[in-house]
Amino acid sequence: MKTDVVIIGAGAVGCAIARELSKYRVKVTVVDMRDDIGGNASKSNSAIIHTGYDAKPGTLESQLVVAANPMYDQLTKDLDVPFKRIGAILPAFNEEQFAQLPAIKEKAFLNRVYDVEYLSREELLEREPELNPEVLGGLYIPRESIIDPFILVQALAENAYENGVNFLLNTKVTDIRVRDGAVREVVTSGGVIETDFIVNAAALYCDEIAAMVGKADYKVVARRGQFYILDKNTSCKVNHIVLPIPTKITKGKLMTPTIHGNMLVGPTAEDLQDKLDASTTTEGLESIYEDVRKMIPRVNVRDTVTQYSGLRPNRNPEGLQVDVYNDLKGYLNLSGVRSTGLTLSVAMGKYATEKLKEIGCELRLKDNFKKTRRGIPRFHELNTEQKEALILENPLYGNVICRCETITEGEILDAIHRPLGAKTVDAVKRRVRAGMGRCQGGFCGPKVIEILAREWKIPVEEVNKNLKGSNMVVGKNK
Ligand SMILES: O=P(O)(O)OC[C@H](O)CO
Repeated sequence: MKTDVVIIGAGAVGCAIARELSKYRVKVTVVDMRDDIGGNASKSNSAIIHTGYDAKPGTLESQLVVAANPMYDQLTKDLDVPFKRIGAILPAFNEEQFAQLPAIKEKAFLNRVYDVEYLSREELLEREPELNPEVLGGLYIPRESIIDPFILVQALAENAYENGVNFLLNTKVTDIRVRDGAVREVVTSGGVIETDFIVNAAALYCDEIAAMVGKADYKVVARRGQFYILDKNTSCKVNHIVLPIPTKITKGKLMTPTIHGNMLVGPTAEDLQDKLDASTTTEGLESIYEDVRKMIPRVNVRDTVTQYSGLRPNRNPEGLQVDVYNDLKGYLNLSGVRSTGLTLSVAMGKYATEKLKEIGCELRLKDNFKKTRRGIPRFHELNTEQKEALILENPLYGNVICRCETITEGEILDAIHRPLGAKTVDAVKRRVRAGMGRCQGGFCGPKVIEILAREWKIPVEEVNKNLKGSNMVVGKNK
């Protein structure tokens, strides 16, 4: 197979670069070892679109996060991605914390985040009645926002696909062949791809890809972040992203509404050697509760519907870098894309495209780029008239499969059959939220398995939860 550009990694960053390149007359192939787009760090994060208020001023990370944030207003409309600008508050509960607020505001200013404001104790309590009443005052960061991270990645990928990008999932890169100082071939578990350009957007694994071309002068350590998701009906809710005072290492353990109305609490920041250890631990979860209840005393983790953990790729030495090399033609290396990766992905799409042009990739704009994408109708968000019309058009929208989230068979079939459609139970969940509710798939799980088996024409025993070998049905017991 021959292509012009291979992007390694179908996370938010890889998909955003693919979408940007799909505006040009160039053949692009995205390769990922997972079974689904956004199957790793992009699916297990805090689902926040940051402003960059706490970035290190003057860095590429600061530049890209600050540039990306305003792009989301139009982009989420064009691609039908749930997004809300709810703002963040950063309260101080003692004199020591209070004394740090001016420096945080100054840092935000240096990052060109000019709209951070001071809020008095009264203003904070009015905005967030659940705040610890010992609060002394704090900051308001109006453009911190929440998003559906799964749909963002799907939307970028689907739109790239519609504009001609080729996706190879379940495909592991095993080697890169270099000849005469230029990249020539990507060797994968699915065959060899001839290419002129390679973008390494492999996140947690970008150091391993870089080692294949002899450019691994850094290491990636998995920084685990554990989270609780609380029930939509939990009695203690917040209206903003409630942030602690950030440290040099982390923005800290926060509490925020999700775009779908749950409460999200976390994350921890634990550096691990194992890039696969996305487990949750009693210790980690307890530390979240201990820290967050100092800000929100009534936070009720007994209302947890699920816990999860994500692994952010933490570069050592640290810092986001985009590297090109005089002695290696055609190779663009992205490293240090950490927890701000979801936010900055769309700005990275543009930045990486410019870098590709600089290293000789000829990019001529297409005249038929389609910039919008039709999302899956969210049945439960429609009014009665719209619901009736949809059911009339397709009666499967009248068959509710997931009762907790009111997700219909029509939506599940759309998730399965659209481009880059769902092949596993978790992939259905990430597209339409079947199984995301209070019962966590206890009711709809078997039905989703049956639908997947029926639509993909495979036995139910072959339907996986996520990765190969994670089948949930092993056979009949009678
Ligand atoms: O600990 P940080 O700074 O990587 O931030 C994690 C937060 O969840 C940010 O999305």
